[in-house]
Amino acid sequence: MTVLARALEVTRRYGDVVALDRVSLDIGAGELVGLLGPNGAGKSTLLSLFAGLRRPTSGTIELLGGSPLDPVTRRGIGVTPQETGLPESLRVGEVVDFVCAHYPDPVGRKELLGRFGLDDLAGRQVGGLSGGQRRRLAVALAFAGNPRLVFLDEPTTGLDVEARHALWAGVTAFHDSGGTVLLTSHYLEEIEALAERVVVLGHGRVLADDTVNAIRGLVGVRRVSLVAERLPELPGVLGSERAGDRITLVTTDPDRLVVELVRSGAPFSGLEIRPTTLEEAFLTITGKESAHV
Ligand SMILES: Nc1ncnc2c1ncn2[C@@H]1O[C@H](COP(=O)(O)OP(=O)(O)OP(=O)(O)O)[C@@H](O)[C@H]1O
Repeated sequence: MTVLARALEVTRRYGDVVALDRVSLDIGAGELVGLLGPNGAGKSTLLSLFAGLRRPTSGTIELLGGSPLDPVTRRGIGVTPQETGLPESLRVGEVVDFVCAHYPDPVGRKELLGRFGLDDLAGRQVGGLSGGQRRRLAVALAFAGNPRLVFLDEPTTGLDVEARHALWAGVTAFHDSGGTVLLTSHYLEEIEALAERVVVLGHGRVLADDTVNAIRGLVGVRRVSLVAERLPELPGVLGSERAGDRITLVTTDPDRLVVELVRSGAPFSGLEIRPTTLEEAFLTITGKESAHV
């Protein structure tokens, strides 16, 4: 695997605050990686180091085989920070042209706006855009230079569902054509929808780095839900909830639970077994970490 971005034993301090604590991480060509973590975990700091906007206190950052501090190397990446200021008086199409002019092989205005569902806004002044429209434009601009690697810090914060999906479509199309993405998000739904690999950060350290499914599997509980009036005592039930006539049982061994349920002869219907969500896994991983500290 070609590594496009690498952090090696990277520590970053702000005065007494240790934002990143010996983080090592490789982003391979063609990956779409989600960076998850509670507020203050160090996600934005890590992205800013990869993008050459800050330097590590110790350790090394490599970007596209060079240094992120080299402007020529940085031309191969696209970045959308958490907040972006765009010139209010320019029209959307002009902003796109202006950004494209900085790159040797840019995506054309029409294509870029089309990819992110922004075609109708080309003639509008930036100052007149809604917050969500500005955000979509800021994210689209990260792709303007035909980058090999894109860093997106909370790309869809503040967007409604439709705008979020339009943006996901643009990111997915980039990834499908071989592009590499590292994105942070507070929406677990977004990470589940887009990313194949998830890196969980907590207190500046990598707590987990695996596929979405494996991270989910770290929490080995399943939810067995069914419609029944009453249930007998069943083995391995960690907890239960009732909503109307539907009962949800939380268990580590759903197979045994269902076998025992059928054996008991208790009438039931509408059996559903579902894995834990990424959200449940995430809370467990980061919860364990806070318990240590
Ligand atoms: N410029 C700064 N000066 C001082 N401390 C900072 C600075 N930037 C970040 N920090 C601190 O570093 C730690 C990591 O912050 P960072 O913004 O990287 O976290 P994050 O995971 O991106 O958080 P969020 O999800 O809230 O955006 C936090 O404790 C934060 O307060």
